[in-house]
Amino acid sequence: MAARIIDGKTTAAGLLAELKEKVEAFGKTGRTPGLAVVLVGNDPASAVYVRAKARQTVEAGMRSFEHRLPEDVSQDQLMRLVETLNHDFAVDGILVQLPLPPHIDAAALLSAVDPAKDVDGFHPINAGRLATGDARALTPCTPLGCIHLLKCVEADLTGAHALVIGRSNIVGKPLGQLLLGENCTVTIAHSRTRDVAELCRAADIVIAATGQPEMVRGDWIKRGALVIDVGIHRIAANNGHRVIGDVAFDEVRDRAGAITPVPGGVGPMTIAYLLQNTLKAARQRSGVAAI
Ligand SMILES: Nc1nc(=O)c2c([nH]1)NC[C@@H]1CN(c3ccc(C(=O)N[C@@H](CCC(=O)O)C(=O)O)cc3)C=[N+]21
Ligand SMILES: [Mg+2]
Repeated sequence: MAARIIDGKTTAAGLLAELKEKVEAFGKTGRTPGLAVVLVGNDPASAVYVRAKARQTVEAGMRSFEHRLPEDVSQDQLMRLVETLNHDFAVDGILVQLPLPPHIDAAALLSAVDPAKDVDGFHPINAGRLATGDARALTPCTPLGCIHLLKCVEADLTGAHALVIGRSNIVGKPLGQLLLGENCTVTIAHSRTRDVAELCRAADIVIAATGQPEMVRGDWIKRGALVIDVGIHRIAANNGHRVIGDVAFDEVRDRAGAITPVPGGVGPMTIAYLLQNTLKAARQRSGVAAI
């Protein structure tokens, strides 16, 4: 039996429609949530994501502020921009697009973002709130999207053995926290893990955030397992390019119970949760409870 394909694109569109109504209701407070995106340099992939974010922000009824800076911008200039956005009343969410050029101290910059406006959830305060189960946490968007897609297939993840492959601060670590919150037994594997294939064969849930194209193979997967593919790689293909993930999709779909495609899986969910986090930040800043 071939796996169910989990449709992230349609799920994200549904979330966006719901969000639009919530933003309208929030409008009764006299405010419109605003998201500021800071983009450094001219990486074409980053420009594509930033454009998609800006378009959907406006579609959801929120305000979008874009700040584009040259590749050679200084740390000081970026710190000053973040400080300005921290103090701008109309800005509820601040996203500094990663990766940043090597001369920029990304950790220092992310720590300069007001935690109340940190819609990526990358600030140490938000990482700490997530780790300690504080509901005020602004939580990283890709992990939130992964959990949502898993729960579309299995409403209750209690007791499942989840293997996260990847230990980044952006995906692997926060995902581990969220899975614990769903009562999963969590294993986090990484590039120095001895036998990741063997761990994978024991897992009910596999989330691949390895950065390695098609690393997760069909014979790593327990029959019926849920597989979430966080990777996005552009591979040259006859006269153009093709987008693939961290999972060898055609192999894995023959064994998995359900699998996310790339594109059309986790990517659109990341944007949906970014906008969701922007509304959450706006509500918290205004002292308005969820409506
Ligand atoms: N501070 C920060 N926060 C981020 O959340 C962040 C970031 N920096 N830097 C770059 C990555 C990447 N990212 C994506 C978002 C949406 C899609 C997306 O919607 N992808 C579509 C299209 C894929 C394609 O064709 O490229 C899909 O998967 O179907 C992809 C990637 C957010 N990121
Ligand atoms: Mg995707």
